[in-house]
Amino acid sequence: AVNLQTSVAGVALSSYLMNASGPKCTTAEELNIIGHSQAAAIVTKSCTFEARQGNPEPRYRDLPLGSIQSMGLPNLGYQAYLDMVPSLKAMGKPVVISISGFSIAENRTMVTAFQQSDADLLEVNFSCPNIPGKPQIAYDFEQTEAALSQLCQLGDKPIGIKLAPYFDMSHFESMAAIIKRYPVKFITCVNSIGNTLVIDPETESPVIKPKGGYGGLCGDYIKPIGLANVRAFRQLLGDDMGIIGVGGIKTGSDAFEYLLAGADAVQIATCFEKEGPSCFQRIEQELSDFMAKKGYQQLSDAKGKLKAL
Ligand SMILES: O=C1NC(=O)NC(C(=O)O)N1
Repeated sequence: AVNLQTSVAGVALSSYLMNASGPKCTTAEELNIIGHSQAAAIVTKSCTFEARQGNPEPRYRDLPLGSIQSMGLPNLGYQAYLDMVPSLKAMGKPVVISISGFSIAENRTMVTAFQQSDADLLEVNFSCPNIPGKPQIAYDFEQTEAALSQLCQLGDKPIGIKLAPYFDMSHFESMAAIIKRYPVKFITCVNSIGNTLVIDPETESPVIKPKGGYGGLCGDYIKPIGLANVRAFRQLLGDDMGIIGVGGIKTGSDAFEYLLAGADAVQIATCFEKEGPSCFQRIEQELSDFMAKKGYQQLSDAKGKLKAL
């Protein structure tokens, strides 16, 4: 079999796949299921300073090729996840805490708290598109810079940022230049494509309620965007930056495409939401078979090796 072991920001992972912050990772029960699955790490739902109910329903809709959702960061509040860390760690795999404060001060408080916990990686979410009135930090370069200047030196646990998808080469370059100025140890590309609109022509209305129907687009639709973002940031940030790919992975060959683009590891969201925890073992097996057929023995044989046409 192919060796799928990898690491992100110096944290060893038994395999290339983990869950993405978002679906089915809010409660202790859900995180327990992930901990006992084949997923290589446990990634928590982005936590906020206070517990949140999230946006009004309907706020999630399955689509033929993915989903649209505007959950609005429903979560138990950061303290609940801080309290959970020991029991999550007891399941024997790295714990990745996703943090989504509504201000630099909130992020600073939460990052500081988790720096003193037994968590392994801190993934600061700069890209939730679903909080009414809150623009995505990742699309505001000055805000991103201000946040990184406050959040990267609060302890020795690796800090990473969850980025929105970018669609312009100049934005890749601007973000890479900012990231290089701070000790960001990994980036996770990409969050959903924000503020998309799915209309039901029968009801003549949007399919989700929050923000007049505007929500994050997920799944197959966004794989080409996730691949482009992973590839661009790998080329701009070099081999030492941890890069986690996410967006539309549901088969071993999807995961392999992210490897070619340069991902050190990948996260699964929509496929996990639809299929459940068996997806991790299935996709891992498919990736191993796919790579073995090509004669590869380990991830580094193909990582970042997308060929020019
Ligand atoms: O960062 C997020 N991205 C999304 O697409 N949705 C969730 C959410 O709305 O909670 N958060």
